[in-house]
Amino acid sequence: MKGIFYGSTTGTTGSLAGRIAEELGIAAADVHDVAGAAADAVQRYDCLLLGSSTWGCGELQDDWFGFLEGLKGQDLSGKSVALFGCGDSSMYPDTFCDAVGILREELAGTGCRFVGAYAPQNYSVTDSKVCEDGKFVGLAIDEADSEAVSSEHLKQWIAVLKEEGV
Ligand SMILES: Cc1cc2nc3c(=O)[nH]c(=O)nc-3n(C[C@H](O)[C@H](O)[C@H](O)COP(=O)(O)O)c2cc1C
Repeated sequence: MKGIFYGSTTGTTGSLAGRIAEELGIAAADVHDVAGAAADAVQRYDCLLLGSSTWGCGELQDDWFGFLEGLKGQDLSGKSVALFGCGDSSMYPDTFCDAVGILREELAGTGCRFVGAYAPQNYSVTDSKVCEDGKFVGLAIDEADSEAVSSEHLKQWIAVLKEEGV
């Protein structure tokens, strides 16, 4: 069973969470805003899709700070974790979607299995924390992109998840 947990200040990552839920057939009841969720709610799921936009200069979205502390205390062994987020590569090229990479780093000790790393086309970003070994560690949607381009990225990422058994 899959659950989505996201943090979003102006609604962009919230909308993306809804689109991901649609693509993967996840019910609205399994899409959680971390602002109002308890960390142990993740134990209902064997696959977690975690989303954060990036704020400040390469920081997690505000609501993630408290939720992440709780999440790090959970045993996530045996669970698959896919990461996603929204950012702005034209204004913040060096910290583009850093929050996605921060979640990856912070959850490394929880025993989970990360899925959904992919090599997006048409991105010149290389320095951000979302980049690792020539790939993005999760879906990174650029608010400067057109709807068509972001839909293409979403489709590519969903295909990778499906190949990985999500
Ligand atoms: C003050 C400010 C700081 C930001 N910092 C970053 C950043 O470091 N990296 C990035 O990729 N985007 C950054 N952004 C862009 C937001 O991540 C982007 O607007 C995102 O779509 C917001 O998503 P949300 O509505 O789900 O919170 C910043 C935006 C603002 C207004």
